[in-house]
Amino acid sequence: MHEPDYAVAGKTAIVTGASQGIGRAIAETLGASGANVVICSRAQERVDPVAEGIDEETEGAALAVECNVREREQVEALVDATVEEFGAPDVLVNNAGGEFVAPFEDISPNGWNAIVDLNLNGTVHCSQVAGEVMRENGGGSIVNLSSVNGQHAAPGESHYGAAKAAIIRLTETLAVEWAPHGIRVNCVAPGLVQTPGVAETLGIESEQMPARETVDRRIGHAEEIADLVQFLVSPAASFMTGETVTAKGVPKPGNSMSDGLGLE
Ligand SMILES: CCCCCCCCCCC/C=C/C(=O)SCCNC(=O)CCNC(=O)[C@H](O)C(C)(C)COP(=O)(O)OP(=O)(O)OC[C@H]1O[C@@H](n2cnc3c(N)ncnc32)[C@H](O)[C@@H]1OP(=O)(O)O
Ligand SMILES: NC(=O)C1=CN([C@@H]2O[C@H](COP(=O)(O)OP(=O)(O)OC[C@H]3O[C@@H](n4cnc5c(N)ncnc54)[C@H](OP(=O)(O)O)[C@@H]3O)[C@@H](O)[C@H]2O)C=CC1
Repeated sequence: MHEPDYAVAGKTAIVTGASQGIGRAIAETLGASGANVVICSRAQERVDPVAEGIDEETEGAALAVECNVREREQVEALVDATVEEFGAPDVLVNNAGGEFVAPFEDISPNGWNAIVDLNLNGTVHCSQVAGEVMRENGGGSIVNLSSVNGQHAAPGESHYGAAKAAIIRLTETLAVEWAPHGIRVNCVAPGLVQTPGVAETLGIESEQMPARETVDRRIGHAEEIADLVQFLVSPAASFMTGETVTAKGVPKPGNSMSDGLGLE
């Protein structure tokens, strides 16, 4: 009988932006499945406790590295540290991202650049640097974090939506270019997920529904995105590349759902 293979034990995985939220859940999930996980954020003191938890409570081992994904040299140091500690990365999860909500006319050039730099250019830096090692090593798997905002327009999200849409097309292009090197590249587009970043940015603290009446789905949990990422990097997804998988929950019965956010 065939059994699905979701195993990542013994694999080396880099997860960016893993001090909290979705990135932390991904790192902990892969660690719980026996992967060696290298996690980063902009502050060593924020990733250290996450790595300690993975080391102490899971089958996997963890290395915490301070790395701002907007800085190419820091990304190169992250990948060097990974190779030195665990060998070539098998998995890269480009999770680090963020935004502020503002009308297009209120976004300064620096504000625009900050969001594109973090979400899109950070993904580019990590994919180019880790991808080179993956190619030399014979393959790997990359998962990028986009958003429903990269698939559908929403007010206040011009910069973030543009960056997240570009990540979807980048995913498709790299999947084609790097298929001959044995590298699969996929993407996840979450709807609203309960994280510290969402609490800070959107003021949604818990399982409460967003105030907009038309957005009538429950808020997701970071672990629900982590499970999807584990599937995508596992052998069970060996026939998938270049795909963007949307995870945005189930609409409540009887709701008319048509709000331009792709939540219909
Ligand atoms: C209620 C309805 C809900 C419907 C939901 C449906 C769909 C689900 C959508 C889910 C959306 C979730 C998206 C997420 O990404 S969640 C995780 C988000 N986490 C964060 O965003 C973290 C919080 N944000 C930040 O830490 C920072 O904003 C960020 C890291 C993104 C940028 O930091 P940086 O240090 O680079 O930036 P600076 O503070 O130096 O500022 C740079 C320039 O940006 C301008 N700026 C900053 N904030 C604003 C603002 N609010 N409005 C306008 N401009 C802003 C700032 O002034 C700087 O520009 P200048 O130098 O020109 O002044
Ligand atoms: N939560 C949601 O509803 C949704 C989230 N997403 C996407 O999922 C990803 C994770 O979101 P979420 O968990 O909510 O975000 P959070 O804001 O909760 O966490 C963001 C993480 O990224 C790190 N980070 C931020 N900037 C950098 C940087 N320049 N370099 C390295 N690390 C950085 C933060 O660590 P530190 O501050 O310590 O540097 C933190 O660990 C993002 O790409 C986001 O756009 C997509 C759709 C919906």
